[in-house]
Amino acid sequence: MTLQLPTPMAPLKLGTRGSPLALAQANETRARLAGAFDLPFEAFEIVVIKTTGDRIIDRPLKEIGGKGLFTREIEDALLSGGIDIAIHSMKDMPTLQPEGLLLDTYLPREDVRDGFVSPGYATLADLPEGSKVGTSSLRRRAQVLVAYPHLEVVEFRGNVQTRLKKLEEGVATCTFLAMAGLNRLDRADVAQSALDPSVMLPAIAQGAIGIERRSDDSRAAEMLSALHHKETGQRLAAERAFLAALDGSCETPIAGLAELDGGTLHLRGEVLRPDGSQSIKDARSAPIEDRAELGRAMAADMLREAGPGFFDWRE
Ligand SMILES: NCc1[nH]cc(CCC(=O)O)c1CC(=O)O
Repeated sequence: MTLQLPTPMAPLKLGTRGSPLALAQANETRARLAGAFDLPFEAFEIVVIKTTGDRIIDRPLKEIGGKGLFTREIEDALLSGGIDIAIHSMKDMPTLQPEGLLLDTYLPREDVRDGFVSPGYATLADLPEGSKVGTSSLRRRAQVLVAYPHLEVVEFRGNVQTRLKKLEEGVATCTFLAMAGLNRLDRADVAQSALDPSVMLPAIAQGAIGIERRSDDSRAAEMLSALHHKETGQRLAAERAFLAALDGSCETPIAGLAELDGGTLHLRGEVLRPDGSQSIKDARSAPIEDRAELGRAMAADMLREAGPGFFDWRE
């Protein structure tokens, strides 16, 4: 069977959020697809979809709900045929997809590290007592408080431009932004430094773009298989198995990173209490074939170590 390629008259529709970072990711996907199939850019249409998370910008994310916040409307458009594929930051994706959708295509992973952004200070360790750290990420908040209990964390949302403005206005002394996002926006210059994962273990799947499709769409399956980056998929399989086994909602600070060394996968993980009162870490390795089991087993042991009550907290 020959592949019915999209044309400018009947383009493949790529669904995405409208933030500058989301658009950069969609443009990268379009360029890769056009390159792989020797098609003009016009054979791909980028369709911007507003999500609940984009609409509600004045309240902390944890008040308005879980991880589906930035993805539900996009997945609905995919299921109803309004778009053909959806481009996502994998770190924002729940571990389970709705019936009828598959999320199994990954572009080569960007820098996994968090960037430290501060107009006045070179490192986190330089911040004076009581300095305000701006972040809306529970993981970053907890990691900062574990290492630097003398700092204060304040809620900080918005895109890169908004956050830089808030720093200038003194709402906070520093913030963190994923290096992947900064690189994709060509704004790596705003970070004073990139934090080594041993200092701040990144979010599960940080730096990875995933492409979702309808499970019965054989054309999308065939086109996306030309883009898939196998090593990124293997690393994310371990990380997301770890996350799924921890039952990570966005209310639980979880970090994790898998790295490949030949045929061996090294996985690190961390779970924290949101107030920074406790952190549990683990690290282990296994042959690539056992990637999902590696993630599950590490999660099971860490859950045991955490004990009942570790994840029960309310502010
Ligand atoms: N939760 C927001 C989000 N989702 C993905 C990225 C960055 C890009 C990536 O990690 O792939 C960001 C912003 C940030 O954490 O700075």
